[in-house]
Amino acid sequence: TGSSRPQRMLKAVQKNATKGDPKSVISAIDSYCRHKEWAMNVGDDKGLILDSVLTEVNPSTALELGTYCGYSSVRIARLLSPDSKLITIEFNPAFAIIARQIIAYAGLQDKVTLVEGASGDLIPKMKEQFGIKSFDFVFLDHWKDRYVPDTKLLEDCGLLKKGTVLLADNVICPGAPEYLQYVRNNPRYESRYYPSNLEYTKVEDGLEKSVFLG
Ligand SMILES: O=C(NCc1cccc(CNc2ccc3[nH]ncc3c2)c1)c1cc(-c2ccc(F)cc2)cc(O)c1O
Ligand SMILES: [Mg+2]
Repeated sequence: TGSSRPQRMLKAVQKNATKGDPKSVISAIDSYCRHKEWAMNVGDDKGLILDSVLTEVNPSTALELGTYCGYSSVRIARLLSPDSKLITIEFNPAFAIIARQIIAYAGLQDKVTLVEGASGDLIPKMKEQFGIKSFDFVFLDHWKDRYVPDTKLLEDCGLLKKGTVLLADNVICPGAPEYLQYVRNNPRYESRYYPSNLEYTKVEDGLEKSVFLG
């Protein structure tokens, strides 16, 4: 059988990026996905917003829901301070296997812990298994109908603290209407919408940033 889209993305990284250079890995993926084959990475336009929010938060402990091929894991990890960590959760083993290789190619394997499984199962285990007190930053980019239940789960597990920043991808396309409703009408969150476009297209999309108020 032929290769998969994630496998072709990894090949493009190995061919066009420099080992240990996160910036070149990001560019190689963006170029491949813009000119050769679309893929559901957060992309370069929304990626700039992700970068700016990350730089502002400067998290010690970050969580990503939905690794896919590791593009946003690389974007996030490259901006973390020396002793800071990213935990990224991926449900699909075929995606995880590629993501591990792309994260390693960028030289960021020591900052990123990729955990395979479903967010709903793994979030309750974060404290005991990874010694996490709370997260400073959460990037939501997995199944859009899981954004609300997982946000509630993070609250219930005491994994959010006053000032934790949640950043959600795709709130317009494919859309996460229940999530927008939840964070925008909840007194425990201060939310702001960052308009942008769906990765590698002219279609409208954007990121919702929500600060947990405790
Ligand atoms: O749907 C999306 N992404 C999520 C997703 C999708 C598939 C598989 C997985 C499997 N990974 C997974 C699942 C459950 C999980 N629980 N915990 C971790 C975890 C991990 C995740 C998405 C779609 C589009 C899009 C598509 C088509 C189109 F026309 C426009 C836009 C654009 C995006 O930027 C997107 O992010
Ligand atoms: Mg996305």
